[in-house]
Amino acid sequence: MTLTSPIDPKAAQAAGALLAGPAPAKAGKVGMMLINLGTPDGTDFKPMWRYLREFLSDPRVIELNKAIWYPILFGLVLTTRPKKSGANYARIWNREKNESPLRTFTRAQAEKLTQAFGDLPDVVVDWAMRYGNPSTASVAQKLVEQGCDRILSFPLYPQYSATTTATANDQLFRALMKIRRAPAIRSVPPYYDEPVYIEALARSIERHLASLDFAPEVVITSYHGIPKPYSDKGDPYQAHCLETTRLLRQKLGWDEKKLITTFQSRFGAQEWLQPYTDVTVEKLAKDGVKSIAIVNPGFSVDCIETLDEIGREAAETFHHAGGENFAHIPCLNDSAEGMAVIEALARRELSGWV
Ligand SMILES: C=CC1=C(C)c2cc3[nH]c(cc4nc(cc5[nH]c(cc1n2)c(C)c5CCC(=O)O)C(CCC(=O)O)=C4C)c(C)c3C=C
Ligand SMILES: [Fe+2]
Ligand SMILES: [Fe+2]
Repeated sequence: MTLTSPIDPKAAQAAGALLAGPAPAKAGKVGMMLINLGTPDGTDFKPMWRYLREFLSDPRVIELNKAIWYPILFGLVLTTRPKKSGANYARIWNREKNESPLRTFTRAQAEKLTQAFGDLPDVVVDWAMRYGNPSTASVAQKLVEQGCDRILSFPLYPQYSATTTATANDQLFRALMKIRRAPAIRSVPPYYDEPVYIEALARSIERHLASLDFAPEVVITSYHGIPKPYSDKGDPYQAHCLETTRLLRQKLGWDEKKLITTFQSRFGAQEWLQPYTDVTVEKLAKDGVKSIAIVNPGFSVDCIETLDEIGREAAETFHHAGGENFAHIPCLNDSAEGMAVIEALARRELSGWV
């Protein structure tokens, strides 16, 4: 083994000096961490249980007092939902990679961002999940071990919510509590109104509509919901969603009847943000609308909520109620439009660091 000078940061870091022993003066690299929600490792009961337990015991997600919530969570939700949700995940599972689409697409985004950052050799791009794997803690540790003394966190949510953006950043800071030499942190702000994002959505919608053999009378922007009380207490999520749709409408030159907003993915007995997607889809069909398309601007990548709840369930609801033509417009995923958004925001937030 070659002995190296303790003031040579790269050599010292390679020798493990960053995490244990005398620290180099400067580490020098910047970590760029794409953080998505999370996903189960498999569709069987056990991995589904582990994922749902971690997710639904996050107090940012379920604000109920633990003494009330835990008996319901462990006695009811976790005894039934893993099987039911597992069957839904099985329908959309990426069998080639044996993982969920959310993981496949998030990895693809990170790989494409690495390529796009060819001119920034000191930036290390990686990806992590808030719940499940690769865990935020393991990726933070990996980035620090690679010499990152600064990390840019990129929660992949255009619209801010405490239930998503805030908890992703909480988890990163929680991980840093275990690291002696914690890196400096920046976080990409919500981008619900950024022109680059609105432009990407508009181009993607136009491209997909052009490929259909019908013209939808109504296009629905369907966002994941949150419980209404969270919104009433000040979570700006609903306002962010409505603003995204307003800007999109403006960009596409459509009116308020052609592009509407709904909220999907209700969980539990509370009231959630309205109008509900399933109720709206059924009503449109019953009112005589024959052709619709649904787009999910709040999801950075396709996942169970878009592919199964919209692509399958909403389509079935529409057809059963008398609708004829249904299209689900894919999320931006790792498309050229989607990557343009991620790259532009990341470069802006890295300014001064690279
Ligand atoms: C009270 C429960 C939930 C809140 C609040 C919530 C907010 C929220 N979620 C997303 C994005 C995603 N959610 C996904 C799955 C999912 N969400 C909940 C519950 C709440 N979400 C559950 C229980 C699940 C798991 C699936 C199921 O059992 O129904 C996903 C997809 C993950 C995947 O693996 O594909 C995403 C993405 C947002 C944006 C949001 C609030 C703004
Ligand atoms: Fe969710
Ligand atoms: Fe759902």
